[in-house]
Amino acid sequence: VSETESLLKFKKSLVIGKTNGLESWDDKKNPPCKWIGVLCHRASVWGLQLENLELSGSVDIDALMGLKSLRSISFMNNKLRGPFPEFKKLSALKSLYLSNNQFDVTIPKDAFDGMGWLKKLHLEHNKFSGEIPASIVRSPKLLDIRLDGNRFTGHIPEFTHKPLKLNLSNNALVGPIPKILSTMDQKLFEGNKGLCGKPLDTKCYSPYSISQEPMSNPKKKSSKFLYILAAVVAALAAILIILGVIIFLNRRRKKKQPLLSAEPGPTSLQMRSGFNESERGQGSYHSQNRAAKKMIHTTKLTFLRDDKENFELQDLLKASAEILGSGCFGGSYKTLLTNGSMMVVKRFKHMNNADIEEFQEHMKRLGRLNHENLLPIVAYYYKKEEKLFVCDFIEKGSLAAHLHGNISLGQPSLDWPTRLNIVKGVGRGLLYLHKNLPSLMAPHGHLKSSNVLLNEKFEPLLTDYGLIPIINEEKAQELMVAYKSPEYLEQSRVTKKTDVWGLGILILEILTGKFPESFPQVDKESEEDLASWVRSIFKGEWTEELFDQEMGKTSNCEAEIVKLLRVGLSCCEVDVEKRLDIREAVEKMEDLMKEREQGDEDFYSTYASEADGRSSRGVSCEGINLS
Ligand SMILES: Nc1ncnc2c1ncn2[C@@H]1O[C@H](COP(=O)(O)OP(=O)(O)OP(=O)(O)O)[C@@H](O)[C@H]1O
Repeated sequence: VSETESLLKFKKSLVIGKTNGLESWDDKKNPPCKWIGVLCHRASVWGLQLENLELSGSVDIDALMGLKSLRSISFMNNKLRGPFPEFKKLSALKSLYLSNNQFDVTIPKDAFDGMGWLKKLHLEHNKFSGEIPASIVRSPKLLDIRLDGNRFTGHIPEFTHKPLKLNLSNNALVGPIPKILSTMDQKLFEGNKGLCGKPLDTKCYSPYSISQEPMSNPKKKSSKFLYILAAVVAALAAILIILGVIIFLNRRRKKKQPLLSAEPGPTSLQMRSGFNESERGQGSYHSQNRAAKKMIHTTKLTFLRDDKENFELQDLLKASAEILGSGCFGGSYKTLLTNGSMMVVKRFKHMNNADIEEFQEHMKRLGRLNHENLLPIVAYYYKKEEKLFVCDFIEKGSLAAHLHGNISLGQPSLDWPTRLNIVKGVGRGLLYLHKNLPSLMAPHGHLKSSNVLLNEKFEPLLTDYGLIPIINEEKAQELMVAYKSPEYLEQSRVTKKTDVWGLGILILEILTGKFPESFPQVDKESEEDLASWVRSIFKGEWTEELFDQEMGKTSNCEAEIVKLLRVGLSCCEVDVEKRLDIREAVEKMEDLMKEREQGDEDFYSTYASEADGRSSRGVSCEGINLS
C-alpha cells in the first residue's frame, strides 16, 4: 500500500467539519507531501499536523500503519471523541498531541505499552476519566506529559523516571504525590482537591488522601474515630494471629529440616545453581548439621555499601532464581528477595589469584568506587573454590542483548542518539576507573557489550570491572577481553590503553551491529578482527553497508556517525603509542555530544505544532531516525 493510499484511507474515517479543510488531499492534483498537514522528509511522511479542522469521526490507526516513517501526530483543537485510538500500534511514534478534543473515555491501562520511542504526549483539555494509565510511567523516553484539564481520578502512578515536563493540574487525582515528582512546580498539581504532599502545601495525614470534607459535627467525628480505632485493633489482632501461626509452622518445619537446606521450591538459587555454602558432601546427617551450624557464623555475605539493606546469604539462596546466562566464570542468576529487591548473583570460579586478605582489600577498593556509569557491587561471599558477587538487577539488561538480541524479538533497536549516549557513558565510566584504580594496568580489563547494562533511561552501567588482580592468571589470559588485544597477542603486554582498545571495539560494535566475537569470520580465511574488517570497508566517508541497519533512518546524521567511527578506529590503533588515551577518547565523544545537543534545540522549538512544520528546517536527525 502506498503512502497516498494510506492517507486517503485514513481521511475516509474522519468527518471534516471545516469546509474544504482537507481539500488538498487529492491524489490527482498533488503528491501527498504537498497536502495540508502532511509533513515529509525526503518524500516520506514523518508528521501529520491536522489542527483546528473540526475533525470528528474515528481515527483509522490501521491506515496510519501504512506510513512507515510516521513519528509525529498532532490532532489538536478538533472534536475527536469516542474510544481511545490504538496509537500503540504506531510503536515508533515520538510525539502525540490530542489536546483540546472531546475524548470522554477511560484510557486503557496498556494504551502506551510498546511505544518505546514516545517522548511527548499531550492529552490536556479533554474529558478523559478513570486512572492515569500505568503504561505512561512505563514509557522509558516519555519526557513531556500534559494531562491537565481532564477528569483523571485515583492516585498518580509511581514514575520510574522523572519527566522533564509534566502537568497534572485540574483533574480529580487523590493521594500523595510520588517522591520523584516532589521537586516540581506546585502549579503542575493544582486543582486536584485530593492530592497531598510536596510540592503542595497540603500535608498527607494518612497513607491515602487527606479528608476532603471538613468534619464539623463532633458526634460524627467521635463515631468515626471509634470506628477507626476498632478497625486498627481488629487488624492488629489478625496480624498477631497470623504471625503466631507462621512462627509455629516455621518451628515445626525447622525441626524436620537440616539447618542450611534451602526452601524446597524447585527454582531457588541453591537448587538452580547447585551452590552450597557449606561442604556437606560427606558425613552423617548430624555431623553435616553441626558443620552447617558452625559455618553459619563464618559464612556471611560481606556488604560493600551502606546504602543497601543488608540480607543474609540464606535469603539469597532461598529466593527464587532465574538464570540470566552463563559467562566465562560461572552463571549469573536473578533472584527476588523477600523484601522485594531484585538482585543478581554472579558466581566466579577461577578467582584465587589473591589470598583472602588481598582479596578482601581489593574488594574494599572496588566497593569504594562510586560513579553513575558503574554498577556497584553490593556484597560478596568468599569461599575458596568460588566467590559470589551480588549486585542490583538492571531491568533493561545488557547492551549486547539490545544490539544482537532484540531484532529477533521484533523490538525496536537502539537509535543513533541513544547509541552515542551509551558510548559516551561507557567512556566516562572507564575514565573514572582509570583515575581511581591507577595501580591496575587495565582498570576495567573485561569491557564488552554483555558487561554494559542499561538502566531505565538507557544510561550505561559497567560491570565486571577491576577483576584482573584476583582472577587466576592462566584463566584471565584465556578468557578476559584485555588479553584479546593486539598488544597482548603480539607482545604479551597489557597497558592502560588496552581498555581504550576495548572501548574502540565497543564503538565499532555499536555502529556496525556486528558481534566482535564472531571475528575472524569462519567463512573467510583472514584473521581479521572487527577493527580490521571496518578498516577494509571504510573509505573515509559514509558507507551504507558498514552501519547497523537497525539504527533506523540516519539521514542528516551521517557526518556525526562517521566522526564516531573515526574515534572508534583511533581507539583500536594497533600501535599503542598512536592510540588515543582514555581522556582523549572521552573528550572527542563529549564534543560530538555537544554538537548534537546544539542542533537538537531547534527540533523542539520548531516542531510541528509550534511551526508550520512543512520544511525539514530544524529537524535534527534524531527526529526522523527510525524506520
Ligand atoms: N546486574 C545485572 N542485571 C541484569 N542483567 C545482568 C546483570 N549482570 C549480568 N547480567 C546479564 O546476565 C548475562 C550473564 O552475565 P555474566 O556476567 O554471567 O556473563 P557474560 O557477561 O556473558 O560473560 P563474562 O562472564 O565474561 O562477564 C549477561 O547477558 C549479562 O548481561
